[in-house]
Amino acid sequence: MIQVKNVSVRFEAKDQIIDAVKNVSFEVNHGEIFGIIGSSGAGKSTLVRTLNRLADPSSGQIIVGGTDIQTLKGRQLMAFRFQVGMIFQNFNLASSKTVYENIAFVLKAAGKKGDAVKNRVEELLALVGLSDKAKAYPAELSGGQKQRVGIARALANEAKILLCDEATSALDPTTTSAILELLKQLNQKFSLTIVLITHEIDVVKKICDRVAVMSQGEIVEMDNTFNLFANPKQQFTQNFLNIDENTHLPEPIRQNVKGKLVRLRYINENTTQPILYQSAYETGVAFNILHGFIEYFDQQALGNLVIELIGEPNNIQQLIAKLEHQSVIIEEIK
Ligand SMILES: Nc1ncnc2c1ncn2[C@@H]1O[C@H](COP(=O)(O)OP(=O)(O)OP(=O)(O)O)[C@@H](O)[C@H]1O
Repeated sequence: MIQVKNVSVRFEAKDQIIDAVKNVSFEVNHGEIFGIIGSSGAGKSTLVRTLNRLADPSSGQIIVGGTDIQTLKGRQLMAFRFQVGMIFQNFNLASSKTVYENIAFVLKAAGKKGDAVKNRVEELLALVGLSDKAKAYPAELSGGQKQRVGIARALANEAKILLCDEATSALDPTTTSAILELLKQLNQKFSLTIVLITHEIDVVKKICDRVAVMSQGEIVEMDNTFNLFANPKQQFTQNFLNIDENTHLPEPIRQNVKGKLVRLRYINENTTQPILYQSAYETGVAFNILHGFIEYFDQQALGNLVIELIGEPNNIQQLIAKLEHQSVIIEEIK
């Protein structure tokens, strides 16, 4: 659906050159929810803005639905922009227009008139759960409701792709979940392709199929969401995703640990089997669970445990070997 090939974006301002995006390549499949995550200034917004020609690459190529989008001009470019909707952190609604008018505006811009506009606005409002807010002004809406209007407006002209620029960053956790749920529904119902940029780890965990991690203009790692969290390869990703933060032990507890302290990361079938108990039993090692949880990504499970192992060093080594044999990732905590 989207092919980004060796794209760079350079800003030249006065005596300063900023390479906001550096030689980035990736593909987004039809119907996929693709996340781009990274800290502030990583180049996410700049990159995503090149996908609908809000920004032009300094070099490289972007192909959407088989068309090199740099070649588009005039009417073709306008038609392309209707195909690629975008939503923003600050919603970008016209404050002097009602909800109805905000959505009708983009339909009229695409040449729709009369009942076609009315019917489509009503359809879109029902789709985003705002049928009762047609006459309200943006100032009368909650953040979540404003973003629903943003989504309706972005999809108004039958967009095939939705770009989300920090679309939930201004919302509280409950509203964020509701908006993500809506995006997932739209993705499934219309095979809508979604490219989502965010600095929020929970957002990618909740809805992205695949994720690219961006740092200083470059994609440092890209994988499906489960693999990225289960086994991040790059140090930057490990630090950014803060993988171990959730199983961080308070210092006094840690100091009281007499045995060997290890962190286990295990996936899927291992989360439903008593593999730790079994291996400990077979090797005569006792274990003491100090921290742990299992996270679910769609159908896949990722377990995290911090345990103290108590026993003879040889037996502990045997236990570790047994667990590793069953694909458990084990890391000693010093
Ligand atoms: N129009 C511009 N002119 C000059 N520099 C720019 C411009 N737009 C962005 N930049 C610079 O490019 C770099 C990447 O910015 P960008 O907004 O793409 O990052 P980001 O990852 O989206 O961060 P944030 O989440 O804070 O928006 C930054 O150093 C920024 O200052």
